[in-house]
Amino acid sequence: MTETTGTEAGLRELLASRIRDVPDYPQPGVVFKDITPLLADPAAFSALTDALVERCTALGASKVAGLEARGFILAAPVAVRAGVGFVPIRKAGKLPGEVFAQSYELEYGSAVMEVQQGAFEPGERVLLVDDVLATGGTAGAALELLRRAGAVPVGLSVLLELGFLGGRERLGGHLDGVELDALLTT
Ligand SMILES: O=P(O)(O)OC[C@H]1O[C@H](OP(=O)(O)OP(=O)(O)O)[C@H](O)[C@@H]1O
Ligand SMILES: Nc1ncnc2[nH]cnc12
Repeated sequence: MTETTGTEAGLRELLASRIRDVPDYPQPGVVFKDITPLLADPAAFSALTDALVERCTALGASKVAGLEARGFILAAPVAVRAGVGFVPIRKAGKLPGEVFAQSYELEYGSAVMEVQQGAFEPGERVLLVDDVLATGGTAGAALELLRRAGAVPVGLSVLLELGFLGGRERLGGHLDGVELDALLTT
């Protein structure tokens, strides 16, 4: 860790400084949290990855699942550094072979996500990683998808929780046995 990220507060300050607010994107009334400045800063991206690897190891997860698309970017390096496998949860129609599918609602629309059948050993402990927890629709659907695929989701780690949207509360029972951890909360 660098001097700036040596403390939890330092890490949070660094990460928060690399997230840009974009008003009225992708539609009026939404303040979009743009993580591209963070991704472009190797020190910040690396510090974020280290923090998520710590969670993965502490939870004893043997797979990291990432949500398309921004979740992929954060989750893949965590899996590599933690020495565990990565499993993509993709938007509909992108994965070959048999899949489990789940529809879900977003802050700005609705969609279907899929995971490949056979991606997990039965009972395998999984850490789910995403960039933003907003309404919780995406994460809730992904947790159910992991369970349907035979995995045991033990952690949900996000970079940023939009607390005012109530996603944590709405996740409710989806979080049974799952430790939800947000590095930043607005
Ligand atoms: O808590 P929720 O209200 O469900 O919203 C959070 C989700 O929304 C964003 O993904 P988006 O579907 O915009 O896709 P992207 O990563 O492909 O940009 C974000 O990356 C989360 O996955
Ligand atoms: N406001 C927001 N900014 C970035 N990603 C999001 N996903 C859902 N809501 C979002």
